[in-house]
Amino acid sequence: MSISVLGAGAFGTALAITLAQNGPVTLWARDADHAEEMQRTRENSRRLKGPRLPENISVTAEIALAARSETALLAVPMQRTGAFLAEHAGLLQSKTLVSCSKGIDLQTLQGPSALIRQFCPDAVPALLTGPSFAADIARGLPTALTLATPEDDEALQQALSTPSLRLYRTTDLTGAELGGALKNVYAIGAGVVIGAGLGDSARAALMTRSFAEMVRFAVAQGARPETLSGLSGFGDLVLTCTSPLSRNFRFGLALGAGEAFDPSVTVEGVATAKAVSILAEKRKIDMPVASMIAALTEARISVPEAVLTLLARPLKQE
Ligand SMILES: NC(=O)C1=CN([C@@H]2O[C@H](COP(=O)(O)OP(=O)(O)OC[C@H]3O[C@@H](n4cnc5c(N)ncnc54)[C@H](OP(=O)(O)O)[C@@H]3O)[C@@H](O)[C@H]2O)C=CC1
Ligand SMILES: O=C(CO)COP(=O)(O)O
Repeated sequence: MSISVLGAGAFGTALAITLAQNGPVTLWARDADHAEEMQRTRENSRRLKGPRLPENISVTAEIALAARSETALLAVPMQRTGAFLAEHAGLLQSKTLVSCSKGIDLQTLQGPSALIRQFCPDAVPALLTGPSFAADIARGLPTALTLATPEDDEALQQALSTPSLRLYRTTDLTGAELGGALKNVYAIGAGVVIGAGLGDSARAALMTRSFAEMVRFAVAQGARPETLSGLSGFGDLVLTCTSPLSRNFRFGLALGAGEAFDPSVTVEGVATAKAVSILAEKRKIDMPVASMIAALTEARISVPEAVLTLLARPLKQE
């Protein structure tokens, strides 16, 4: 099975590096200078400094070249995915398109699988999601992810697993993508708690209530609850809410401490918090934590006000 990775950010590059253990990989970057530099230096110094690109990764800025493969992994940020698919739909039809992005598109309020179905109706949508930092995958550290496909696809699982990257299959695309989208929102919240000095007990409470919300929201959209208890839900929530390697967590840390954060860093949870709070209101799903995080990121509320509001909610059964 020939494989390309579309998007040469930290994650796309890391996936290309690990998949190169199985055979040749084409890595597409949107910027021709960036592609040429990576092809020559065998490093992605802009997005993933350090790890070496094996010789069987060929880097290109020619999308038509990258689109020759049967399977393409999409690793562009969520809020750019719709425009990317619209622009290149002609080349991507009839492929298996594996989205590696985590979030909900703010314009359409859809996740990556619905965007793939909208723009490339003849493609097979799939998702690769779960707890894994690009740097860990690129270094060959042990990682486990969820592969979600509409038909239980063992061949794809085999093709995308490597000696250090272990994939588990599911057919629950809704659950897999909503777990990955929502955990970024809650990681911002966990960062705020720690950045504001509210303590580890408060973070544990936030994570637990966030998990309850995540399950409630995803099940209301047709997800299976057990998917949310797996790698793409609980697993990624734990990783991202507790590690300073997470950009969403670090963004929250800065927000909680009242410090500035580099706007060029990809922080998927900000747009997704807004999308989730809009969807929750429309569909009447109780999502107090996500809605509070949306209000915080939009500076509609201060951290002390957010804490007071959450603590003042009526007492109820767990
Ligand atoms: N980093 C990680 O550890 C993980 C990331 N993910 C997910 O992967 C997705 C990508 O994240 P990540 O790789 O870390 O992000 P980065 O910020 O490292 O890179 C983003 C990449 O997307 C490219 N890009 C931006 N806009 C466009 C566009 N309009 N068209 C085409 N390409 C574009 C950028 O190009 P350029 O370099 O030219 O700006 C860059 O290569 C996110 O949804 C993230 O949640 C999932 C798991 C782990
Ligand atoms: O998705 C990730 C880990 O699974 C990466 O998280 P951040 O985007 O917060 O860095």
